[in-house]
Amino acid sequence: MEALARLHLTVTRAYKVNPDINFEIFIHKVDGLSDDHKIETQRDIHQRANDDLADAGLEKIHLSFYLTSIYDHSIFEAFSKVVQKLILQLPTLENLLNIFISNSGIEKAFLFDVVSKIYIATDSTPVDMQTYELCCDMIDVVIDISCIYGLKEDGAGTPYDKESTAIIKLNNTTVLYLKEVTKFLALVCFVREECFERKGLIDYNFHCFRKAIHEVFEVRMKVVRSRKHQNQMQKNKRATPNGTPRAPL
Ligand SMILES: Nc1nc2c(ncn2[C@@H]2O[C@H](COP(=O)(O)OP(=O)(O)OP(=O)(O)O)[C@@H](O)[C@H]2O)c(=O)[nH]1
Repeated sequence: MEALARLHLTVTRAYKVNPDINFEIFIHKVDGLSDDHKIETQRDIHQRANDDLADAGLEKIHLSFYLTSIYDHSIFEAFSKVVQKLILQLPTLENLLNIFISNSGIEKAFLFDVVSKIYIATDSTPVDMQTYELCCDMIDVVIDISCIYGLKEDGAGTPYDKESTAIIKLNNTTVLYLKEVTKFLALVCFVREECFERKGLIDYNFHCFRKAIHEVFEVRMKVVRSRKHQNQMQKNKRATPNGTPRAPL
């Protein structure tokens, strides 16, 4: 009850400061509960939190809930969903992943931030936790092997670069395929063994996909640069002819 009261106080105060704020609530340590109990607990907390907001006349506030535990990857999955809400290009990325997998005979594909292991986008088929965990494990293996055997003797180089790629065949006729997309992003796919025989097609489609992803982020960088340029122009306008600002900027 104390936690609910604190949540209510935090939400109402934050809403007063910024009515556009997103509320993402993590319910931790759920590993002690059975699956049914987890859902029931989440529903109960959600209901009570919403009732408290309704009593305060703030029913328009939307709360999102996530169940987490340190004993699995739920916290990373939850953070992935939170981060995805902040990515304006998400529909474009999803669309590109859908086109890529449907033309390459791929079961599932994730676009990962390699350092945090948060997936910033996936195709529109449902995500299951085991698949996500396997992808995280694969990234760990690739980076660990690269750190141990991939760097130069003096430690120069990076464990993840343009050449980074890995294929892991599982004992259930599935192949995990990892490829570098950008300095920070990797594509991890699940492919059936028989479809992986057409690796040439997958690689060609990946080449087109990678190019498209670069274009998406290039447009964003252009927008950021032009905003910076506009801000600079405005600052310059406020300066005197010899360039000394009239007032502290
Ligand atoms: N079963 C379980 N135990 C956890 C989990 N996360 C943390 N713990 C354990 O809970 C104990 C206290 O950790 P936390 O609650 O994270 O620590 P804290 O943030 O300082 O605690 P408070 O601020 O008092 O809530 C430690 O022994 C952790 O190992 C979890 O997801 N599941």
